[in-house]
Amino acid sequence: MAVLEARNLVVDIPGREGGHAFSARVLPGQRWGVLGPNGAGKTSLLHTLAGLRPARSGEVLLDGQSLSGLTRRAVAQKLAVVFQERQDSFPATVLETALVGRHPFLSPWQRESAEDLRLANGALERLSLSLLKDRLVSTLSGGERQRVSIATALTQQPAIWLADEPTNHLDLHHQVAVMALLNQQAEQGAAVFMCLHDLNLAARWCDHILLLFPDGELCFGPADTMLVPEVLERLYNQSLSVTTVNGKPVFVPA
Ligand SMILES: Nc1ncnc2c1ncn2[C@@H]1O[C@H](COP(=O)(O)OP(=O)(O)OP(=O)(O)O)[C@@H](O)[C@H]1O
Repeated sequence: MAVLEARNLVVDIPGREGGHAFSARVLPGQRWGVLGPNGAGKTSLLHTLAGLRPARSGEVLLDGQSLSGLTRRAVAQKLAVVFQERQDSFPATVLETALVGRHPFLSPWQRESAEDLRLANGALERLSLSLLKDRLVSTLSGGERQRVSIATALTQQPAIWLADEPTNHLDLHHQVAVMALLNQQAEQGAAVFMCLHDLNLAARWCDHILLLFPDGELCFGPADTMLVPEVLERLYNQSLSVTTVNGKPVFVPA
């Protein structure tokens, strides 16, 4: 288990003056959803929390230690990032790609162990990718590639998941399967922080919501206090109709 903390964090968005500070702790078992329109800064926030881009001010702490003082390897032993789109720089099979999730735990010349292989194969199985494990990732469909990204993160066994639109490219069945997987990870003590565009997935699967407005304004709290139609209409500049299914709000563009 691990705790990720943003302390007076101002994300550096090029061309945007000033910035609103974000201070919060993402705790084991929590499932955060970040919502906001295109360009609001969701990916930039996620990458700043991962230590992949410098903050304008403030800091990010992983288990109480500033990310800036930790090696990437130490960070990756606790925290996995699922990127929105990933360009693969060299040809690799699905299994080889999933095994990259074990690299933070291996020394530079150390080969993957039988246990590493077991974890990678288990992750591929969990994402229904076993039949594709010898295929080059470059030959996969968009949704299959997305599942490989998630399988790679799962192979990493992170205490903290930072996922940028994890359901990107996925059909309905796989969207639910991935959200159920992240939910299960949280139940087992991981902290999950994800950017989403689907309000209904957020309403069903997140317990904390962070709303990011185009000017950088932000607010966050328990999901039921954030998923308020009037606020979401202002967030997206879009009228919404709301109904309730199985006790959860369902939002439809009006
Ligand atoms: N390296 C960069 N150079 C210039 N502008 C950038 C850079 N990175 C991000 N931006 C700008 O910062 C803003 C926030 O981008 P970001 O990708 O974080 O938004 P987002 O909320 O994730 O959007 P989307 O919903 O479209 O994925 C955008 O206007 C983007 O064009």
